[in-house]
Amino acid sequence: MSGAPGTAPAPGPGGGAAGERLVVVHPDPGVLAEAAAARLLTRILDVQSVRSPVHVVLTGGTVGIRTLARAAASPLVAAVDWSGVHLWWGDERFLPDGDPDRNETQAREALVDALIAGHGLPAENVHAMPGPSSVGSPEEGAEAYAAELARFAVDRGVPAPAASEPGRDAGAQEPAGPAVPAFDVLLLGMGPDGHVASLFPGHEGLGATGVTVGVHGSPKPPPERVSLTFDAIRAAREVWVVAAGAEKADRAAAALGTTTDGVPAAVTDVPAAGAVGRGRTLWLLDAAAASR
Ligand SMILES: O=C(O)[C@H](O)[C@@H](O)[C@H](O)[C@H](O)COP(=O)(O)O
Repeated sequence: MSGAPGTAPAPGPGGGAAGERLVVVHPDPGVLAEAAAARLLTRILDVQSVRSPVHVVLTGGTVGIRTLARAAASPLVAAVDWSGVHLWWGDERFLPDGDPDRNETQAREALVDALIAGHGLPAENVHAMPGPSSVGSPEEGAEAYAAELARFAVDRGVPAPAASEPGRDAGAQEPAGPAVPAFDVLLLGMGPDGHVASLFPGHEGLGATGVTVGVHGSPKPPPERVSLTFDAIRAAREVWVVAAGAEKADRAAAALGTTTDGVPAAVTDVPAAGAVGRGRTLWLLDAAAASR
């Protein structure tokens, strides 16, 4: 898997087709973060040439935060019209506002505060997941975040026929897509166990319905978290998984590979296998994470 980028059809939800999957390998974590930052800023610029606003989902974790720090140092940061960008999170550790272990706090320090102070990012475009400073439980946090996401949901799939249409029961509901914005880029780190966001292998959050879930008993501290669900993640136009280090190699290979029967890895075992974008899924790895 190391060397030149490779493409493969991405396994879609339930085995159906999704956008292409591209694997890019960089020599080390520093280059990976630098390149992911350049890619992120370029993607925002590209999207801004065709539509506005742009919705970006940030991730916690070492590589994710390092990527944001590299973005802050890039000259391209000044080229983006940040007034037309909304920032979201894929997951959050259920800790008080300002706690240094919150993904939000780390992202603000690495990039977001500088964008607000010096590059015109409106503070109200930063959609942090609620914690114990404002809600009583991860479930309440998840519910509040789902409501915030719904305010910006524009792509609900096929519009429902009028209630007066022949053969249609008045008041009947048409199935709609997940009530989330059409995320232009959704960044995810991956844990050594294959988790993405706060969706852990074998954990109950994996099967959650709706767009957000309150998580208890997370194997990665802290135990309480709020996370997007797979339905919300898979609504993204592009999903980018960023991972570095030899300890990620086994799960990266499992998520990207198939069994001897050609069946994609089970999401319950390797949640990262279920992180698929509608248009494209990009795996950005360093050589160590790609070594298997
Ligand atoms: O809150 C978190 O911890 C995350 O958002 C989590 O999903 C993280 O991205 C991965 O665990 C990878 O983290 P590392 O890059 O530090 O291994």
